[in-house]
Amino acid sequence: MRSQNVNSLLPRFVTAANGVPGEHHIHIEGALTPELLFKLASSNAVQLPTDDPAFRSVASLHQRYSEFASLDDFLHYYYIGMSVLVTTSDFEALACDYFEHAARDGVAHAEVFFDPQAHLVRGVSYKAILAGFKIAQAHAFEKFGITSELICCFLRHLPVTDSLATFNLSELQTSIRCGEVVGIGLDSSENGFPPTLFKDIYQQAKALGIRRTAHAGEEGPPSYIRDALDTLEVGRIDHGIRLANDPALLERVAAQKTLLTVCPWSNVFLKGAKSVSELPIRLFLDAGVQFSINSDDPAYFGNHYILDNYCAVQDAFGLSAQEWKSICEASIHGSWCDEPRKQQLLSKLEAVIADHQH
Ligand code: HPA
Ligand SMILES: [Zn+2]
Repeated sequence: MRSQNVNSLLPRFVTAANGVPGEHHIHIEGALTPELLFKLASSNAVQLPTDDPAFRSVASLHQRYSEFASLDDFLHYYYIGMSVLVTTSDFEALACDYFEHAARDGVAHAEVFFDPQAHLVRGVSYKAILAGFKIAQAHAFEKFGITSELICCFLRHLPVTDSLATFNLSELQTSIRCGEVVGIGLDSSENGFPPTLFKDIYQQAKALGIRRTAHAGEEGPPSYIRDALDTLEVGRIDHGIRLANDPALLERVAAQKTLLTVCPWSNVFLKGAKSVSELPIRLFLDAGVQFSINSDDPAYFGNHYILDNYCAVQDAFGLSAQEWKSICEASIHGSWCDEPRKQQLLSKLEAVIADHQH
């Protein structure tokens, strides 16, 4: 299965079945389409804001989503949107919808963020959330061969004590111990909420031996990227586009091969860049910075799932097949799947490239 609108300028190995090796930056709550949002609001009798004309219809909500002024403007709608998610089957439907899109785009492996605090506060249990995701993950594997992992994110605009209490929930700790959750992340409003605030949780996560990433340098300064690396000891940086403003840090990130999970359409929709061509993709490639290309919150950003983000990069930068190969390789090396799966993804990439050279 493949999107109708594949950019013929992308190398054929990327557009082959399962040619997109990995998505590392997708908030599952950001895959909630206006269509599913209204359906679940109705079935769960959730009252949407009556004083905001955006919620009059699917069409008006789509329209409002095309006019975000900033990350915080988007987050306002993101948190209202997810208020319709209540039951296990809601979380299952949400994740299945994402995996269907991922399959259509040829994704082989997906690492999916979720925001438990935003659900726990409404009385939804951690168990209900995870049960829905697990059903969808099994379905994605059986139907499409997509492997997936879950990454639990903490909301930086809330008091750190709230994140700590959530991290220490026994159900969450159990999901980490049994490998259902492979890592932690940090998201929500960035400016004014430096990574250093979350040092304790990240130290505890390190002690448990799980993976760590954090949003940094999306709207915030390069110093947040440095803090995430030094204080939180993250293995990846989500977004990280502001790295372009700090040449010394850029050199360091390139040298230590930290993966940035770049989200081109997200940056344009949230006014971090006027167009994809303004993003530091060329700089990153030339400096040897490892990055993957991702969708972030596709249902909020013009329905641009991962392949649309690949296409936008190709339209803006006209990369060579060799450059795409290096992006695919970086994406696999930076994945948090187990070693055998990594080798499988690398062999698949080699095989598909060989196939398309004949
Ligand atoms: O791009 C993002 N940045 C920060 N928080 C988020 N939560 C969902 N998407 C994002
Ligand atoms: Zn994000």
